[in-house]
Amino acid sequence: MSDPTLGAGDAPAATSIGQPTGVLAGPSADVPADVPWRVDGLLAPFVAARVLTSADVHVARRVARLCGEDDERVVLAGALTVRALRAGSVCVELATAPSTVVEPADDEAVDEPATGPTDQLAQVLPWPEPTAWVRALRASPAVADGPDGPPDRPLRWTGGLLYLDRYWRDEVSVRAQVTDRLTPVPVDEARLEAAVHRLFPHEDDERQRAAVRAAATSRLTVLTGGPGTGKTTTIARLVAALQDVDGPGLRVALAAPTGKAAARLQESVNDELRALVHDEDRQRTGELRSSTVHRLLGNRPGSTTRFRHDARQRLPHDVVVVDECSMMSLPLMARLLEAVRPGSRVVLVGDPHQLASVEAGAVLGDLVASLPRGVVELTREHRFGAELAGLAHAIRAGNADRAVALLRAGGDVIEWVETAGDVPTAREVATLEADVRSTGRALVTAARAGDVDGALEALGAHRLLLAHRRGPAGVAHWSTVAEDWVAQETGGRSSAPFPPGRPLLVTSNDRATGLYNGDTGVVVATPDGVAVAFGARGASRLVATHRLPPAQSVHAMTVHRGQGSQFARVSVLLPAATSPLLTRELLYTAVTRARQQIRVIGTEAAVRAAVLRRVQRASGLGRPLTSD
Ligand SMILES: Nc1ncnc2c1ncn2[C@@H]1O[C@H](COP(=O)(O)OP(=O)(O)OP(=O)(O)O)[C@@H](O)[C@H]1O
Repeated sequence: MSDPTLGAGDAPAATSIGQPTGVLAGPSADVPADVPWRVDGLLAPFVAARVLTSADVHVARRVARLCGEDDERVVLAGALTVRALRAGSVCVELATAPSTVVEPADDEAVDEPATGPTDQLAQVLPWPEPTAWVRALRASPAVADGPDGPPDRPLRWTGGLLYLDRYWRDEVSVRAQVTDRLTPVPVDEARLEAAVHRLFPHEDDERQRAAVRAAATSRLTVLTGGPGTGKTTTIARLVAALQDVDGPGLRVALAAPTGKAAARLQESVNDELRALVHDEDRQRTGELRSSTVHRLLGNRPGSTTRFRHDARQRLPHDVVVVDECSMMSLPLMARLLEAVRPGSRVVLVGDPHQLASVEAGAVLGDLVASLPRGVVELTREHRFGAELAGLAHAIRAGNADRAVALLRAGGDVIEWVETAGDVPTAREVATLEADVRSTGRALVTAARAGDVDGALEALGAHRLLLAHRRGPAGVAHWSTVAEDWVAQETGGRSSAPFPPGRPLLVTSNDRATGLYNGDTGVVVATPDGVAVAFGARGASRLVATHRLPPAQSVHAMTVHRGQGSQFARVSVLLPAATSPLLTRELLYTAVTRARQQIRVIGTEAAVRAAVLRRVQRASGLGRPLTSD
């Protein structure tokens, strides 16, 4: 029988770390996600309106039944909570549910839009009367009422929010760990100041110096900043400073939520460490290794929620630095903080303005919003030109007028193809087509000639990003269009499995080759047949096609997929203004993937909608924390 608490064990996991679709695993695995006719009663219209899937309902019904609950209003609230997890929220705010749940919960739902205008949907659905609904929840045997409610119920009602209990406990855990870490660490101030000024000698580096001071004097520091603001450089130099102030011999762990991000972190931190000016700093820090957070915590076979290192068996490290924390889910952050020794330092690094984890929680953003101190934001862009930085800033600030003005002004760096309708015409995508054709030609020409560096440079020269996977503004459609353009340009489509010049996206992590989900490469001709080139100009490597982990052609990708990568030029093709995927975070992430030039294709309404619509992720963590 299933564990009705959906809590401590690994099964049935309402959702689980590392499995974005895990919400639907376990109890609902036998039920297709989309069979509305199997749901009746109060919940049927919610399924018909695509607010809930029948899998959401099935999980909620099953949990309620195990607790002896048959009130459909409680089942509805439970199903909305399961649905909220699919949409990245850790809980549901019941009072606002009728206006917030009209947003489809995921990409699947929006790729096939609901039949009617979503704002009208909320009004026609049979929402329970709010006061009676809350009363029913608080009295339910399936619901723990308040923070002191029974510990063995699957749902928890607190502060107007309804959680699956395990997520509430994860939030409580993160909150407690963070609060405990707010007490300052005593250090030799003079020594710290000397290290800080030695490592960051320039006047303009004050924010980076502040970050090192914060990391040295507290047990939790959050370091934020957009791309190229010096986060990685700061990580390297703060490790050097800590080795000086508290070392040598401090045990330092570097980690990131994905394999690809971890590999990139290791490479760039070590590059920065090798570039340290002073011999003693280089000697004290040596080479650092980095791993995924899962690996750092010690994966246990068959479990994605429990690790070898936890509150009983903590990590041995004195300093734990985690990069790309915007991609950390709430459960993973809870497990990480529980596993770090209370006296050790934690440094969380990332860009909270980017799209958050596909799993539940936006912990980095919540911490930035709630921490009374210990958050340092780096703002000086070292890699970006002023135009791109200005556009990214306007988007981040939610200034739609400014974003539109900057796009409209255009120039060498910014191009806006302002389309007349939601679906661009052939004329409107003419500059995109020219770009895809010319980079495709360069890619194929270099790849056929066995010019690995040339092919990799062409691979990173331009990337088409989209919000959706399917539909008229989706990756599937535009990949085909782009592939056709390239085929026309390069003598037709090849039937070979690995034609030179084909760009590939690796879709799973693979220890044997050291390739990670999200890595991109290109097929190149070599004297020994074809192989796939990965890396960058001057730092490439070839992988034989028979050793390649699962991969697919990549002529276009979702903005989510593009996270963690940058390209010389980026084209982002926006969906209709009404698409719920069109958010500030999405547009900011897309624009900041570009190093030199950005092209935005879409209507003014779509640009404005994107800048003004923020990703809404319900959680209790964003509320202010105090150190007392
Ligand atoms: N204080 C500094 N003075 C001069 N150059 C710097 C400074 N800090 C960082 N840089 C340089 O700026 C560039 C970007 O820095 P870095 O890679 O650390 O940024 P980042 O925020 O980690 O970027 P991303 O998010 O893209 O990884 C690098 O070339 C780095 O050497």
